[in-house]
Amino acid sequence: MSACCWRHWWDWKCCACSAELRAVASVSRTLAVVAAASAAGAPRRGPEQGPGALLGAGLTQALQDAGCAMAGTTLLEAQDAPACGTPMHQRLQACADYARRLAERIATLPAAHTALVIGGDHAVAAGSWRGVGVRQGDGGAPGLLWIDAHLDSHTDATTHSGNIHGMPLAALLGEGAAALTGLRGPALDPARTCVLGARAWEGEERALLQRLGVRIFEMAEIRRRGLDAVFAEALRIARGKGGGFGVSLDLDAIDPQQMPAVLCPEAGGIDAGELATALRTLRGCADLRALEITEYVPALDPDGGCARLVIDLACAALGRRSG
Ligand SMILES: NC(=[NH2+])NCCC[C@H](N)C(=O)O
Repeated sequence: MSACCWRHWWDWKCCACSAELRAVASVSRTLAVVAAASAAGAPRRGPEQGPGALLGAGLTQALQDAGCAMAGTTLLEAQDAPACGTPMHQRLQACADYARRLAERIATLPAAHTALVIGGDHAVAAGSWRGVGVRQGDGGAPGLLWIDAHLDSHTDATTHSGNIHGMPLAALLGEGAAALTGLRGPALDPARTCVLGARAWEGEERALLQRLGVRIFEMAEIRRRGLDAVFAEALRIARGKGGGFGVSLDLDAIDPQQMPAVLCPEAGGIDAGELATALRTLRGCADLRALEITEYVPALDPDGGCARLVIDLACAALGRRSG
């Protein structure tokens, strides 16, 4: 899509390609918001404050203004999250306990609702997508588009940092410690899983994804081909032949000059406006089961600019009209 479309992505009538935008009928969504207020997988406190801050900044009102019906908001707080320095197996167990509660909660949401999971650090994803899989019943695991600067595909045996938020994608694919992989619900199908925006990883996690056959769209490829083309291909992989899919967005995928309020910023990321345009294609996807947005740290966002950007991205993905 042209640069014009990004500058006016909220405006249906702005430019030549508005016809293309109009051609995609927006799905009418009822959203169930799940506030996954956990930082148990992170090296520092901060992301557990994310859902409260985003709700306080007007997330649900903005989604309603953008045409979504709201089914309600569930707050899931971490109970007795271990301190950052405690041994890895204790943090792993705490993340697994939290992921189990989150999965159970998501599994009970009505099938017709689209879940909006707000983290929290990205380790919460180890529960979210199992829960979506359980909710799908016979449909099996959802396809998953993982938008992230990192691969988050370490196991407890390969991690360099010991931080559990570097492991959830491996766990969802069935790799790593039993505490995280053994949750109820189907493991992801690698053929319907892809990573978009990657630019920082350790060799072992990349080797794992390559062995499993997970497609990785690195930043270099996004720069070469453009986000629209890459996003469209990633969406085709995640959607497969049907059966439901989801998007898990770690905000550190976005360039830190635009989104500094994250735990692990990595230079050279996705342009926020281009991402909003790409996410807007999700409006036409009736098979989108859930959107997850993680790792927002309000303490690093004193003027609230990043919160507004997150809200804009959620509305771009889930809304029906300009909010
Ligand atoms: N969810 C995240 N911010 N993950 C970053 C992970 C960074 C690094 N690969 C690690 O395992 O520690």
